[in-house]
Amino acid sequence: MDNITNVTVKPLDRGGKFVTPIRVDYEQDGKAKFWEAVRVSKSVSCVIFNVSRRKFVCVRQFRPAVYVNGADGIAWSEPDVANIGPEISAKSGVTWEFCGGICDKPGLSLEQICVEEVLEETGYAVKAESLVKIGTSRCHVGVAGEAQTVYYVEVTDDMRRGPGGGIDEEMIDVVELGVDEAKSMLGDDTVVAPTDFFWGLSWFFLNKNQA
Ligand SMILES: O=c1ccn([C@@H]2O[C@H](COP(=O)(O)OP(=O)(O)O[C@H]3O[C@H](CO)[C@@H](O)[C@H](O)[C@H]3O)[C@@H](O)[C@H]2O)c(=O)[nH]1
Repeated sequence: MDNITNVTVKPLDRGGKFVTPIRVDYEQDGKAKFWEAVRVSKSVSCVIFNVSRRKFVCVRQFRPAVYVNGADGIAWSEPDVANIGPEISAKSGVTWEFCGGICDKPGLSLEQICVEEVLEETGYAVKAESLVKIGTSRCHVGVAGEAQTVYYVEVTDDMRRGPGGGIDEEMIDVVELGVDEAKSMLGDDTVVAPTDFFWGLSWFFLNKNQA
């Protein structure tokens, strides 16, 4: 999963398949301003807790954006040209996440999309009715501001239909995480994870497991 080679970065002048760079011009109190942003799809994610073994079901994957934006030691010779050598370990771009995905399937509810993502990425068959909504937050508010709705679901071993791992060319590792280990990850800034991962864990410890 982390065998990454020949990395180059170049500016994306026009909209791509997944993000569209935009410039917003507006007036605030009559003063002309602008904001550079990207237009992206909203998304869902799902905290999965296996009650058979009291483990969270997490996913780990290489995230190119995390890699190029977050790794120490990358030399940016221009704002948009990165010189990334083999000394920058691909592991620095491998995240801890709860499974989820972008809402790019017309006609499906957020809950239906979540059910599909859980099956594709982790192999667990869950029902939309068993999803508990934790809430909706806005992501990357200085750059995108898209909505992400986060759910919680409990599963048992016998609900597993396959290994998961994603579809098409996705390379996703399914990893179980113990409750104590998860708790120790809160506030640990060596853990590379998105906001909904920490939010989901915090919600769990506040609402499901206060020990
Ligand atoms: O530039 C891109 C973007 C996406 N993909 C592919 O499209 C898939 C999209 O997968 P999906 O599972 O729908 O979304 P995620 O990559 O998991 O990420 C979305 O869902 C997450 C919730 O789990 C949010 O945190 C992210 O912001 C949001 O982009 C990826 O895995 C890739 O296979 C690309 O190849 N290139």
